[in-house]
Amino acid sequence: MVEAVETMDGWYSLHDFRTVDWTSWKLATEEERKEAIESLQQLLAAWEKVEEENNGSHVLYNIVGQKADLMFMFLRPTTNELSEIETELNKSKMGEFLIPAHSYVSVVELSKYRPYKVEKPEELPEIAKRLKPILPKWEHVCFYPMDRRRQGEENWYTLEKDVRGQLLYEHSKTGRKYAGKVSQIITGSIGLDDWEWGVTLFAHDPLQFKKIVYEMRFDEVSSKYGEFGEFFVGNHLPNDAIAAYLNI
Ligand code: VOV
Repeated sequence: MVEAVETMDGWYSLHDFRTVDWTSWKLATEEERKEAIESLQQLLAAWEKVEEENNGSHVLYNIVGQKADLMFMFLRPTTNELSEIETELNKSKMGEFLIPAHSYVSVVELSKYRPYKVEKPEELPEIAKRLKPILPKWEHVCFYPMDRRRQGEENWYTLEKDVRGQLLYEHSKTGRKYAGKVSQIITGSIGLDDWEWGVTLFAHDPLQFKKIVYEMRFDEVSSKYGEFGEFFVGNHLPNDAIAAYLNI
């Protein structure tokens, strides 16, 4: 019988995409705009405290193209905390100028395809750190959801576990060539959102997204068994650049 692989699951993840309501923003008074920027800075300061205490992590990117203007990615131990963050942002003064564009709910995931010598590998410090990661603040981000195909002969879910493990091992060899250039967080979303996995990549040079995704298209695990959703690409928006970004 084909066996599911056991997964190790870490922090829950929310990718929260917003579009700035530029018309309302331009019509607002300078006072209102100042208040809105301050409200966002206050939220960011509170989220930073959470990150410093290792209770979660977040990043903010400016999306290129018209799919959205901003992408927040939040990691928290519970979905309740993610929902609270979302509501907090909506209730803030800045929230009055942010239109929800898209969102994605998932959980940081590592699988146990390779055998571990210990019974609870999730408790090993190096694994725990990957399940509850502090998100890199690299210059660029790329997010997209994906599925494993289940169509005719190309059905990931009818492959034996060791075959899937071998294909993912081949995949990891391609991935490792990009060490230092691309950092990945894989989040599982079966039962949580519309696709099966979320892929969040960080890079110093956005061209590396094209290079890795293209090269991986030739790995069997992607060429035969990968289905992909919408891509979002963004540039890092550090706190001290927010006011300039919103300045009109
Ligand atoms: C940036 C480099 C990189 C590296 C080193 C890497 C390594 C690894 C390893 C070792 C493993 C398996 C064990 C685990 O950790 O779960 C995975 C797993 C996974 N990957 Fe990966 N991946 C990378 C990068 C990387 C990319 C760019 C993509 C998108 C694929 C593409 O075609 O667009 C991806 C996808 C995935 C997925 C969806 C899974 C889960 C699949 C499942 O069926 O369970 N991944 N990945």
